[in-house]
Amino acid sequence: MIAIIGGGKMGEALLAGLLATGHDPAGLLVTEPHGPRAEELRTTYGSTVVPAAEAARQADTLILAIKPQDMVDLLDTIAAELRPGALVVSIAAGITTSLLEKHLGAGIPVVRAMPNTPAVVGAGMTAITGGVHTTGDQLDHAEALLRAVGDVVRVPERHMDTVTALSGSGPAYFYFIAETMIEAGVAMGMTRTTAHRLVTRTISGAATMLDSSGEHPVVLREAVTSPGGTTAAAVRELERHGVRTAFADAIEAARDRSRDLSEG
Ligand SMILES: NC(=O)C1=CN([C@@H]2O[C@H](COP(=O)(O)OP(=O)(O)OC[C@H]3O[C@@H](n4cnc5c(N)ncnc54)[C@H](O)[C@@H]3O)[C@@H](O)[C@H]2O)C=CC1
Ligand SMILES: O=C(O)[C@@H]1CCC=N1
Repeated sequence: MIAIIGGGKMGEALLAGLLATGHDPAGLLVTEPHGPRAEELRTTYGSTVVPAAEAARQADTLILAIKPQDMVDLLDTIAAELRPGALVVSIAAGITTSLLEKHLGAGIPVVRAMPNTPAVVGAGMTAITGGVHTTGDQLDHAEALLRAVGDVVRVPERHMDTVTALSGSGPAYFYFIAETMIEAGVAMGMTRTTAHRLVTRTISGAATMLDSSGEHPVVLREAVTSPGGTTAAAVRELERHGVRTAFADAIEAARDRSRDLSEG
């Protein structure tokens, strides 16, 4: 039995992904305290919604998809209820394996995972790391579950805050760029619909090319940049406004915030 604790955006993405990849709905439980949301999950997926303590009593694998700020209370609620041998997978930003182990009690195997919202469309990128009591088989099991919503890599825990800043928060950076580009097109007189289409397809095309070519982004950018042309003029402005440094600082700020979240 798998229990997803927290049926919000990420919990739903995991639930939908697991169902879409053939998991038996009868083998999935959801905990969601917000009544209307619980009803939505019941109606859409036929989910069985139970309180967290009940989920802990029944599940062999628990996926914790609640906010970091709510995590300690939840861990203290489920600690005494866990089935022997149960694996606890947390996707909460900043929550370390040692914090999970401290509140769950001695010997509990835990996995810290960081997916991202493209999981909603099966194109997620997740990094995972195991705790001190977690076996290779348990890490394999967590990886297999998370593969239901996209790709998975394993990293040492010291990189998890950086992962959170790069791929966890990363989709937001691209939406921010998309929003900015669309507004620029509108400001120059284009319809919002056409600007949206041009920008969306440009970003997905560029991402596909980056992914499939295996080339360094500099090589791909140079291929777009004709001598004395439009792209060179644009890139010069981006550099003049310090966009490179702004991105580096933004990603460091996200990394630092992830570190802070374990401290409450
Ligand atoms: N949104 C994102 O891009 C990503 C979020 N995460 C992490 O995933 C976790 C969930 O994030 P979202 O799904 O975006 O949040 P969300 O706010 O959409 O979902 C959280 C859900 O948990 C429920 N909840 C609150 N307290 C609970 C409790 N005690 N037991 C069970 N459920 C409870 C809420 O009612 C809500 O439906 C967070 O820890 C976040 O750091 C990880 C990767 C990406
Ligand atoms: O913003 C956040 O805290 C979460 C974690 C990664 C993406 N969203």
